[in-house]
Amino acid sequence: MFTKLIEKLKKNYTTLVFTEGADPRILEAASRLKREDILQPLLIGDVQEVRQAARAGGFDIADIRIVDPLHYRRMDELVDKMVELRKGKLSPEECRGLLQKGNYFGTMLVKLGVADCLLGGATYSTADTVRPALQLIRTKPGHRIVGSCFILTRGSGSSAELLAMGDCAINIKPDEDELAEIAVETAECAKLFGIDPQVAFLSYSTKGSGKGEDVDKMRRAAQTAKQARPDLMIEGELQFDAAVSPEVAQTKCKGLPVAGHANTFIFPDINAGNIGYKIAQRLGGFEAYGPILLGLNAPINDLSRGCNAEEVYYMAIITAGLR
Ligand SMILES: CC(C)(COP(=O)(O)OP(=O)(O)OC[C@H]1O[C@@H](n2cnc3c(N)ncnc32)[C@H](O)[C@@H]1OP(=O)(O)O)[C@@H](O)C(=O)NCCC(=O)NCCS
Ligand SMILES: CC(=O)OP(=O)(O)O
Repeated sequence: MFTKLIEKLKKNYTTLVFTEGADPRILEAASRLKREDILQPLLIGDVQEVRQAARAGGFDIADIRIVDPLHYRRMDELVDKMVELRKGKLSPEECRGLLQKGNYFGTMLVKLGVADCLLGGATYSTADTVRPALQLIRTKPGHRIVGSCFILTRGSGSSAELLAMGDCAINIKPDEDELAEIAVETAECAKLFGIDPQVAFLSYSTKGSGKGEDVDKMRRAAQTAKQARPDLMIEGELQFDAAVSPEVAQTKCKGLPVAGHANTFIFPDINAGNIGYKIAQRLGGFEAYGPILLGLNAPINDLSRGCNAEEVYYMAIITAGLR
Protein backbone atom coordinates (compact mmCIF):
# COMPACT_ATOMS: atom_id res chain seq x y z
CA MET A 1 0.00 0.00 0.00
CA PHE A 2 2.86 2.40 0.72
CA THR A 3 5.40 1.39 -1.95
CA LYS A 4 4.23 3.90 -4.57
CA LEU A 5 3.96 6.75 -2.09
CA ILE A 6 7.49 6.05 -0.83
CA GLU A 7 8.88 5.91 -4.38
CA LYS A 8 7.23 9.25 -5.15
CA LEU A 9 8.63 10.82 -1.99
CA LYS A 10 12.17 9.66 -2.63
CA LYS A 11 12.16 11.67 -5.86
CA ASN A 12 11.05 14.87 -4.10
CA TYR A 13 12.59 16.62 -1.18
CA THR A 14 9.64 17.10 1.13
CA THR A 15 9.97 18.88 4.46
CA LEU A 16 7.50 17.66 7.06
CA VAL A 17 7.01 19.46 10.38
CA PHE A 18 6.43 17.40 13.50
CA THR A 19 4.81 19.66 16.08
CA GLU A 20 5.85 17.46 19.01
CA GLY A 21 9.59 17.09 18.41
CA ALA A 22 10.50 15.68 21.82
CA ASP A 23 7.99 12.83 21.81
CA PRO A 24 9.83 9.46 21.63
CA ARG A 25 7.37 8.08 19.02
CA ILE A 26 7.96 11.12 16.83
CA LEU A 27 11.73 10.84 17.26
CA GLU A 28 11.74 7.16 16.33
CA ALA A 29 9.64 7.78 13.20
CA ALA A 30 11.58 10.91 12.21
CA SER A 31 14.97 9.19 12.50
CA ARG A 32 13.69 6.27 10.40
CA LEU A 33 12.22 8.58 7.73
CA LYS A 34 15.53 10.44 7.52
CA ARG A 35 17.64 7.26 7.52
CA GLU A 36 15.53 5.81 4.70
CA ASP A 37 15.77 9.13 2.83
CA ILE A 38 11.98 9.37 2.45
CA LEU A 39 11.56 12.94 3.61
CA GLN A 40 13.19 15.71 5.59
CA PRO A 41 11.70 15.95 9.10
CA LEU A 42 11.65 19.27 10.93
CA LEU A 43 11.21 18.89 14.68
CA ILE A 44 9.62 21.63 16.77
CA GLY A 45 10.71 21.97 20.37
CA ASP A 46 13.37 23.07 22.78
CA VAL A 47 16.65 21.97 21.19
CA GLN A 48 18.21 20.57 24.37
CA GLU A 49 15.00 18.77 25.33
CA VAL A 50 14.61 17.21 21.88
CA ARG A 51 18.27 16.08 21.77
CA GLN A 52 18.05 14.64 25.28
CA ALA A 53 14.89 12.69 24.41
CA ALA A 54 16.59 11.36 21.26
CA ARG A 55 19.64 10.26 23.25
CA ALA A 56 17.44 8.58 25.86
CA GLY A 57 15.63 6.61 23.14
CA GLY A 58 18.78 5.88 21.13
CA PHE A 59 17.50 7.72 18.01
CA ASP A 60 19.91 9.32 15.57
CA ILE A 61 18.66 12.83 14.77
CA ALA A 62 22.07 14.33 13.96
CA ASP A 63 20.98 15.49 10.48
CA ILE A 64 17.50 16.62 11.46
CA ARG A 65 16.66 20.30 11.92
CA ILE A 66 15.14 21.30 15.25
CA VAL A 67 13.37 24.64 15.52
CA ASP A 68 12.44 26.25 18.81
CA PRO A 69 9.58 28.76 18.46
CA LEU A 70 11.04 30.78 21.35
CA HIS A 71 14.22 31.47 19.33
CA TYR A 72 12.90 31.66 15.77
CA ARG A 73 14.50 34.50 13.84
CA ARG A 74 11.48 35.07 11.56
CA MET A 75 8.96 35.26 14.42
CA ASP A 76 7.96 38.88 13.66
CA GLU A 77 7.12 37.88 10.11
CA LEU A 78 4.98 34.97 11.39
CA VAL A 79 3.15 37.28 13.79
CA ASP A 80 2.37 39.83 11.04
CA LYS A 81 1.13 37.15 8.69
CA MET A 82 -1.02 35.52 11.36
CA VAL A 83 -2.61 38.84 12.32
CA GLU A 84 -3.45 39.39 8.65
CA LEU A 85 -4.92 35.88 8.29
CA ARG A 86 -7.10 36.20 11.39
CA LYS A 87 -8.54 39.46 10.05
CA GLY A 88 -9.00 41.43 13.27
CA LYS A 89 -9.92 38.37 15.37
CA LEU A 90 -6.54 38.29 17.16
CA SER A 91 -4.18 41.03 18.28
CA PRO A 92 -0.42 40.87 17.55
CA GLU A 93 0.18 39.97 21.22
CA GLU A 94 -2.35 37.14 21.06
CA CYS A 95 -0.77 35.82 17.85
CA ARG A 96 2.72 35.99 19.36
CA GLY A 97 1.46 34.03 22.38
CA LEU A 98 -0.15 31.32 20.23
CA LEU A 99 2.96 31.09 18.04
CA GLN A 100 5.02 29.98 21.05
CA LYS A 101 3.11 26.71 20.77
CA GLY A 102 4.13 23.96 18.34
CA ASN A 103 0.67 23.58 16.79
CA TYR A 104 0.25 27.22 15.69
CA PHE A 105 3.96 27.69 14.97
CA GLY A 106 4.15 24.57 12.79
CA THR A 107 1.01 25.51 10.89
CA MET A 108 2.45 28.95 10.10
CA LEU A 109 5.69 27.31 8.87
CA VAL A 110 3.56 25.46 6.32
CA LYS A 111 1.60 28.61 5.47
CA LEU A 112 4.81 30.51 4.79
CA GLY A 113 6.31 27.65 2.76
CA VAL A 114 9.15 26.96 5.20
CA ALA A 115 7.79 23.40 5.30
CA ASP A 116 5.62 21.48 2.86
CA CYS A 117 3.40 19.62 5.28
CA LEU A 118 2.71 18.92 8.96
CA LEU A 119 1.91 16.02 11.24
CA GLY A 120 0.83 16.56 14.86
CA GLY A 121 -1.44 15.11 17.49
CA ALA A 122 0.81 12.63 19.31
CA THR A 123 0.13 14.64 22.45
CA TYR A 124 -2.07 17.52 21.21
CA SER A 125 -5.76 16.61 20.98
CA THR A 126 -7.35 16.51 17.53
CA ALA A 127 -9.10 19.82 18.19
CA ASP A 128 -5.81 21.51 19.14
CA THR A 129 -4.04 20.06 16.10
CA VAL A 130 -6.76 20.88 13.61
CA ARG A 131 -7.95 24.28 14.86
CA PRO A 132 -4.82 26.19 13.70
CA ALA A 133 -5.17 24.57 10.27
CA LEU A 134 -8.85 25.49 10.02
CA GLN A 135 -8.12 29.06 11.06
CA LEU A 136 -4.94 29.69 9.06
CA ILE A 137 -4.88 27.24 6.13
CA ARG A 138 -8.65 26.98 5.54
CA THR A 139 -10.59 24.84 3.08
CA LYS A 140 -9.56 24.18 -0.51
CA PRO A 141 -11.43 26.31 -3.07
CA GLY A 142 -14.80 24.74 -3.87
CA HIS A 143 -15.06 22.88 -0.55
CA ARG A 144 -17.58 23.71 2.18
CA ILE A 145 -15.78 21.97 5.01
CA VAL A 146 -12.70 20.13 6.14
CA GLY A 147 -13.58 16.53 6.94
CA SER A 148 -11.54 13.41 7.54
CA CYS A 149 -11.32 9.72 6.91
CA PHE A 150 -9.41 6.67 8.09
CA ILE A 151 -7.96 3.97 5.89
CA LEU A 152 -8.08 0.60 7.61
CA THR A 153 -6.10 -2.45 6.57
CA ARG A 154 -6.06 -6.05 7.76
CA GLY A 155 -3.79 -8.76 6.44
CA SER A 156 -1.16 -8.34 3.77
CA GLY A 157 -0.42 -9.06 0.13
CA SER A 158 -3.21 -9.82 -2.32
CA SER A 159 -5.58 -10.96 0.46
CA ALA A 160 -5.28 -7.66 2.41
CA GLU A 161 -8.62 -6.08 3.31
CA LEU A 162 -8.86 -2.32 2.82
CA LEU A 163 -11.63 -0.08 4.10
CA ALA A 164 -12.29 3.67 4.32
CA MET A 165 -14.32 5.38 7.06
CA GLY A 166 -15.40 8.99 7.39
CA ASP A 167 -15.83 11.29 9.24
CA CYS A 168 -14.53 9.81 12.50
CA ALA A 169 -12.62 12.83 13.76
CA ILE A 170 -13.59 16.36 12.78
CA ASN A 171 -17.23 17.27 12.12
CA ILE A 172 -19.29 16.60 15.23
CA LYS A 173 -22.77 16.64 13.72
CA PRO A 174 -22.48 17.08 9.96
CA ASP A 175 -25.63 18.07 8.06
CA GLU A 176 -26.83 16.34 4.88
CA ASP A 177 -24.78 18.44 2.50
CA GLU A 178 -21.69 18.10 4.65
CA LEU A 179 -22.17 14.32 4.80
CA ALA A 180 -22.45 14.19 1.02
CA GLU A 181 -19.19 16.14 0.68
CA ILE A 182 -17.47 13.92 3.28
CA ALA A 183 -18.62 10.83 1.35
CA VAL A 184 -17.31 12.05 -2.00
CA GLU A 185 -13.98 13.10 -0.48
CA THR A 186 -13.66 9.82 1.44
CA ALA A 187 -14.34 7.86 -1.77
CA GLU A 188 -11.68 9.86 -3.63
CA CYS A 189 -9.18 9.28 -0.82
CA ALA A 190 -10.03 5.56 -0.81
CA LYS A 191 -9.14 5.37 -4.52
CA LEU A 192 -5.66 6.72 -3.76
CA PHE A 193 -5.11 3.64 -1.60
CA GLY A 194 -6.32 1.22 -4.29
CA ILE A 195 -9.87 0.84 -2.94
CA ASP A 196 -12.68 0.71 -5.52
CA PRO A 197 -15.13 2.62 -3.32
CA GLN A 198 -18.54 1.10 -2.59
CA VAL A 199 -20.00 3.77 -0.35
CA ALA A 200 -22.57 3.05 2.38
CA PHE A 201 -24.30 5.80 4.37
CA LEU A 202 -24.72 4.05 7.72
CA SER A 203 -27.73 4.18 10.01
CA TYR A 204 -29.80 2.07 12.42
CA SER A 205 -32.22 1.63 9.53
CA THR A 206 -32.01 -0.13 6.17
CA LYS A 207 -34.01 1.55 3.41
CA GLY A 208 -36.81 2.77 5.64
CA SER A 209 -36.95 -0.14 8.12
CA GLY A 210 -36.54 2.34 11.00
CA LYS A 211 -37.88 5.85 11.45
CA GLY A 212 -36.36 9.05 12.74
CA GLU A 213 -34.68 12.27 11.73
CA ASP A 214 -31.20 10.68 11.60
CA VAL A 215 -32.55 8.05 9.20
CA ASP A 216 -33.98 10.79 6.97
CA LYS A 217 -30.67 12.67 7.16
CA MET A 218 -28.63 9.69 5.99
CA ARG A 219 -31.11 8.81 3.22
CA ARG A 220 -31.12 12.37 1.89
CA ALA A 221 -27.33 12.70 2.22
CA ALA A 222 -26.91 9.54 0.13
CA GLN A 223 -29.26 10.99 -2.51
CA THR A 224 -27.33 14.26 -2.60
CA ALA A 225 -24.02 12.43 -2.97
CA LYS A 226 -25.43 10.23 -5.75
CA GLN A 227 -26.68 13.30 -7.60
CA ALA A 228 -23.34 15.05 -7.21
CA ARG A 229 -21.34 12.01 -8.30
CA PRO A 230 -23.40 9.55 -10.35
CA ASP A 231 -20.12 7.83 -11.31
CA LEU A 232 -19.62 6.60 -7.71
CA MET A 233 -21.28 3.51 -6.20
CA ILE A 234 -23.30 4.95 -3.31
CA GLU A 235 -26.15 3.55 -1.21
CA GLY A 236 -28.03 4.58 1.89
CA GLU A 237 -29.36 4.47 4.37
CA LEU A 238 -28.01 1.05 5.38
CA GLN A 239 -27.34 -0.72 8.66
CA PHE A 240 -23.77 -1.94 9.00
CA ASP A 241 -24.73 -5.62 8.62
CA ALA A 242 -26.69 -4.92 5.44
CA ALA A 243 -23.72 -2.92 4.16
CA VAL A 244 -21.11 -5.66 4.62
CA SER A 245 -22.84 -9.05 4.68
CA PRO A 246 -24.22 -10.37 1.37
CA GLU A 247 -26.51 -12.76 3.31
CA VAL A 248 -28.01 -9.99 5.44
CA ALA A 249 -28.31 -7.73 2.40
CA GLN A 250 -30.22 -10.49 0.64
CA THR A 251 -32.76 -10.47 3.49
CA LYS A 252 -32.95 -6.76 4.20
CA CYS A 253 -32.52 -5.04 0.85
CA LYS A 254 -32.18 -7.53 -2.00
CA GLY A 255 -30.89 -6.23 -5.32
CA LEU A 256 -28.92 -3.16 -4.20
CA PRO A 257 -25.45 -3.37 -5.75
CA VAL A 258 -23.51 -1.76 -2.86
CA ALA A 259 -25.35 -3.60 -0.07
CA GLY A 260 -23.34 -6.55 1.20
CA HIS A 261 -20.17 -5.28 -0.50
CA ALA A 262 -19.55 -1.85 1.01
CA ASN A 263 -15.95 -0.89 1.78
CA THR A 264 -16.33 2.86 2.32
CA PHE A 265 -18.45 3.81 5.30
CA ILE A 266 -20.00 7.18 6.07
CA PHE A 267 -21.08 7.60 9.67
CA PRO A 268 -23.97 9.86 10.75
CA ASP A 269 -21.88 11.74 13.31
CA ILE A 270 -18.56 11.73 15.15
CA ASN A 271 -19.89 9.56 18.00
CA ALA A 272 -20.61 6.69 15.64
CA GLY A 273 -17.51 7.30 13.52
CA ASN A 274 -14.90 7.61 16.25
CA ILE A 275 -16.28 4.65 18.20
CA GLY A 276 -16.70 2.62 15.01
CA TYR A 277 -13.14 2.97 13.72
CA LYS A 278 -11.66 2.30 17.16
CA ILE A 279 -13.70 -0.94 17.46
CA ALA A 280 -12.36 -2.07 14.07
CA GLN A 281 -8.82 -1.13 15.19
CA ARG A 282 -8.80 -2.48 18.75
CA LEU A 283 -11.08 -5.52 18.43
CA GLY A 284 -11.19 -6.18 14.69
CA GLY A 285 -7.47 -6.44 14.07
CA PHE A 286 -7.34 -3.58 11.54
CA GLU A 287 -4.46 -1.12 11.30
CA ALA A 288 -5.96 2.39 11.21
CA TYR A 289 -4.27 5.22 9.31
CA GLY A 290 -5.67 8.66 9.97
CA PRO A 291 -7.44 10.87 10.50
CA ILE A 292 -6.48 11.96 6.99
CA LEU A 293 -7.82 15.49 6.60
CA LEU A 294 -9.97 16.08 3.52
CA GLY A 295 -10.65 19.40 1.85
CA LEU A 296 -7.89 21.32 3.67
CA ASN A 297 -5.78 23.66 1.56
CA ALA A 298 -2.43 22.12 2.60
CA PRO A 299 -1.26 18.67 3.68
CA ILE A 300 -1.70 18.69 7.43
CA ASN A 301 -2.70 15.63 9.40
CA ASP A 302 -3.51 14.57 12.90
CA LEU A 303 -2.50 11.48 14.87
CA SER A 304 -4.39 9.64 17.52
CA ARG A 305 -2.69 10.19 20.88
CA GLY A 306 -2.76 6.40 21.20
CA CYS A 307 -0.48 6.05 18.17
CA ASN A 308 2.81 4.15 18.10
CA ALA A 309 6.01 5.02 16.22
CA GLU A 310 5.11 2.87 13.23
CA GLU A 311 1.77 4.65 12.82
CA VAL A 312 3.60 7.99 12.99
CA TYR A 313 6.01 6.76 10.29
CA TYR A 314 3.17 5.73 7.94
CA MET A 315 1.05 8.82 8.65
CA ALA A 316 4.07 10.96 7.76
CA ILE A 317 4.37 9.11 4.44
CA ILE A 318 0.64 9.58 3.78
CA THR A 319 0.79 13.27 4.69
CA ALA A 320 3.77 14.01 2.46
CA GLY A 321 2.77 11.59 -0.28
CA LEU A 322 -0.78 12.80 -0.83
CA ARG A 323 0.16 16.42 -1.35
C1 LIG B 1 -12.57 20.70 14.52
C2 LIG B 1 -12.98 21.56 15.68
C3 LIG B 1 -11.84 21.65 16.66
C4 LIG B 1 -13.29 22.99 15.23
O1 LIG B 1 -14.04 23.65 16.19
P1 LIG B 1 -13.52 24.82 17.14
O2 LIG B 1 -12.21 24.56 17.71
O3 LIG B 1 -14.58 25.10 18.13
O4 LIG B 1 -13.26 25.93 16.19
P2 LIG B 1 -14.26 27.05 15.76
O5 LIG B 1 -15.67 26.56 15.65
O6 LIG B 1 -13.95 28.20 16.65
O7 LIG B 1 -13.72 27.31 14.32
C5 LIG B 1 -12.47 27.86 14.06
C6 LIG B 1 -12.48 28.24 12.62
O8 LIG B 1 -12.48 27.04 11.85
C7 LIG B 1 -13.62 27.02 11.00
N1 LIG B 1 -14.12 25.64 11.00
C8 LIG B 1 -14.59 24.94 12.05
N2 LIG B 1 -14.88 23.68 11.66
C9 LIG B 1 -14.58 23.60 10.35
C10 LIG B 1 -14.64 22.56 9.38
N3 LIG B 1 -15.06 21.34 9.67
N4 LIG B 1 -14.23 22.83 8.12
C11 LIG B 1 -13.78 24.05 7.78
N5 LIG B 1 -13.69 25.08 8.65
C12 LIG B 1 -14.09 24.85 9.92
C13 LIG B 1 -14.63 27.98 11.58
O9 LIG B 1 -15.44 28.53 10.58
C14 LIG B 1 -13.74 29.01 12.22
O10 LIG B 1 -13.31 29.97 11.32
P3 LIG B 1 -13.10 31.49 11.83
O11 LIG B 1 -12.42 31.41 13.18
O12 LIG B 1 -12.24 32.10 10.78
O13 LIG B 1 -14.47 32.05 11.93
C15 LIG B 1 -14.24 20.99 16.36
O14 LIG B 1 -15.21 20.77 15.38
C16 LIG B 1 -13.98 19.73 17.11
O15 LIG B 1 -13.61 19.78 18.29
N6 LIG B 1 -14.20 18.57 16.47
C17 LIG B 1 -14.03 17.28 17.13
C18 LIG B 1 -12.58 16.93 17.32
C19 LIG B 1 -12.47 15.71 18.19
O16 LIG B 1 -12.54 15.81 19.41
N7 LIG B 1 -12.33 14.54 17.58
C20 LIG B 1 -12.29 13.28 18.29
C21 LIG B 1 -10.94 12.65 18.30
S1 LIG B 1 -10.28 12.42 16.68
C1 LIG C 1 -8.49 10.29 16.00
C2 LIG C 1 -8.62 10.22 17.48
O1 LIG C 1 -9.54 9.60 18.00
O2 LIG C 1 -7.70 10.91 18.16
P1 LIG C 1 -7.41 10.81 19.74
O3 LIG C 1 -7.31 9.33 20.04
O4 LIG C 1 -6.11 11.56 19.91
O5 LIG C 1 -8.54 11.47 20.46
